[in-house]
Amino acid sequence: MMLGGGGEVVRVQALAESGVANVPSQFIQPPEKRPGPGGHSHSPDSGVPVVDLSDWDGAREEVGRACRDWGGFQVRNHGVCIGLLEQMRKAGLHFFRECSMEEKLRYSCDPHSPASEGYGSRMVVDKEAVLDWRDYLDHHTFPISRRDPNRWPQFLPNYRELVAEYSDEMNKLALKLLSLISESLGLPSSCILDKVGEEMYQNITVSYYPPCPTPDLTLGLQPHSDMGALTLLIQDDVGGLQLLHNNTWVTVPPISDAILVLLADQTEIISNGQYRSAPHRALTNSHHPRLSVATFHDPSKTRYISPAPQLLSKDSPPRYRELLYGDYVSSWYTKGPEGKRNIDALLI
Ligand SMILES: O=C(O)CCC(=O)C(=O)O
Ligand SMILES: [Fe+2]
Repeated sequence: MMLGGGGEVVRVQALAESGVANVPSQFIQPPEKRPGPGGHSHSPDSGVPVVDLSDWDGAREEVGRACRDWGGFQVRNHGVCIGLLEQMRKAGLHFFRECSMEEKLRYSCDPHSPASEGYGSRMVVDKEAVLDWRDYLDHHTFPISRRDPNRWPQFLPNYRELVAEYSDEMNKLALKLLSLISESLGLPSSCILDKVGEEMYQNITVSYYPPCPTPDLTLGLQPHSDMGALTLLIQDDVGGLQLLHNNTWVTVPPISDAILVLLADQTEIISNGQYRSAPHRALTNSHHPRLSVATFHDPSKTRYISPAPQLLSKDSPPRYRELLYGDYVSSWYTKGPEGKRNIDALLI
């Protein structure tokens, strides 16, 4: 089956539920990107660092190591109520599983405007593009002036309050983590935030990956690193998110009370490359739908980002050119995340 090009939106869940045995060709990855058989196994000793935040001093060193080696780590005892994580996962699942298509479409994002808020699926912009096996529901949550709860579904009586509370809690945790990451670089705790700007932008994306009949040939989400400063992600117990570590894709083991922290590109730049943003991708599987909730923390588009001056010296010159964050976002949407590291274009 071939889908047409030119602005068509394919709802992956509807496609999956129609019972297709072979997925449309646009979802088939080129051979070098296919996960292949056996790409799905994961064990609790995957090596992805887990940091206990109840011991702040001990955490600093572990965080430094994790940021250098992995660009990401899971945190426990992070101060966010576990019940809130559970409620957010349940609500996300409810939207995709219990709401009719008609209801979901009431909250559709504008397919012609990148990063518009709402219910979306990757658009077929040209016939060559490979599509992700994923639908999503995106919310704009910070600064507060961007919150427009009228665009947040009302399928559960408390959904809007839930999103607002989840957003506030993730914002608080992101601020704490940016301090800890600054300290782990030997910098004053406010250093990264000073660069990113007090007025961080936050978006929450609930991703739904329906079962896929050809998980060896398809990806839920293609390899990319996130473009902003810091991502906080929770997932259900299905598993499928992978981090690239020493050229090997490693599955992040689902831990129900943990939050995964992913360094994004701007933090790599601010650290002058001492820390790396984490390349990641999402697999599909043929049996279980999977849900994740990613909360992105980004600089304002008017912000200039460059390596922290405290990390520069004669022996350690800047490795990245200064950039206007808004320009970086535009180039990300034009070129797409397709496997290459957009950040490499800024290397000196
Ligand atoms: O679903 C996941 O686990 C990953 C989501 C993600 O990487 C993203 O939305 O940028
Ligand atoms: Fe991501």
